[in-house]
Amino acid sequence: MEPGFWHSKWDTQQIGFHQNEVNPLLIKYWPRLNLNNLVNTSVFVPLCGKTLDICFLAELGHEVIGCELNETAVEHFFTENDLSYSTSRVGELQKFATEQVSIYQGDLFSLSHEALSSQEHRTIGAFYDRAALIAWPEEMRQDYVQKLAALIPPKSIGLLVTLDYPQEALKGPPFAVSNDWIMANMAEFFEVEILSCEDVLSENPRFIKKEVPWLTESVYRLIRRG
Ligand SMILES: C[S@@+](CC[C@H](N)C(=O)[O-])C[C@H]1O[C@@H](n2cnc3c(N)ncnc32)[C@H](O)[C@@H]1O
Repeated sequence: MEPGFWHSKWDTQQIGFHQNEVNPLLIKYWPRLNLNNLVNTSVFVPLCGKTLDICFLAELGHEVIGCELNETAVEHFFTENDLSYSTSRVGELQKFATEQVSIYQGDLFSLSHEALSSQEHRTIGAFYDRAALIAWPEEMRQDYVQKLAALIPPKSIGLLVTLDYPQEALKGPPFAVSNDWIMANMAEFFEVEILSCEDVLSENPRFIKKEVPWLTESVYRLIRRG
């Protein structure tokens, strides 16, 4: 989506995607990524919003590096979690940082690999995408995948959470992303393994109200090739 779409969602607090608890799929599947050797690396969280999932990852000992377009979202993340932060300019983005969490505020496409690999951060060894891939309409999704792949080092291990449903039944976001789309468009950059695929229609009133006939949520383990 265009930046204006997301800014207006944050301005009017229409943020139905935000969860007031840590995502249960992160709690369940993160330990299954076997990241034991990677606790001292950082985790990249693209399109992070103000998700509490950042806090969960930080509490595991990771440094967490997010990227979020909207300044209010970033400020709210830090103030709502009682974290005092410093700010600095990094190219076209603004960096909000505590010792363990940094969020680059601005357009992901303006974030550079150099910023993420600077000595201010531990090396990125993992990444987490919940409601980021599915936030892009199909015509922008491939660019996002390429940008994500360019930002993280080879061998980084990631958890990806997607939704799939008949796209004609509902206007995104979230957009439907099928297993076929993932295999056709992500396998060039990532080794892809599906960890689960569950029917989640009954938990999503917006989809029921719009009479979407089915809705599945999938979890993938990705490894950046190279
Ligand atoms: C569907 S929300 C998901 C937020 C978060 N991952 C979560 O689980 O709550 C997508 C977020 O991506 C942000 N966003 C959209 N386009 C972006 C871009 N080009 N660069 C960085 N962030 C972007 C939006 O402001 C929004 O907060």
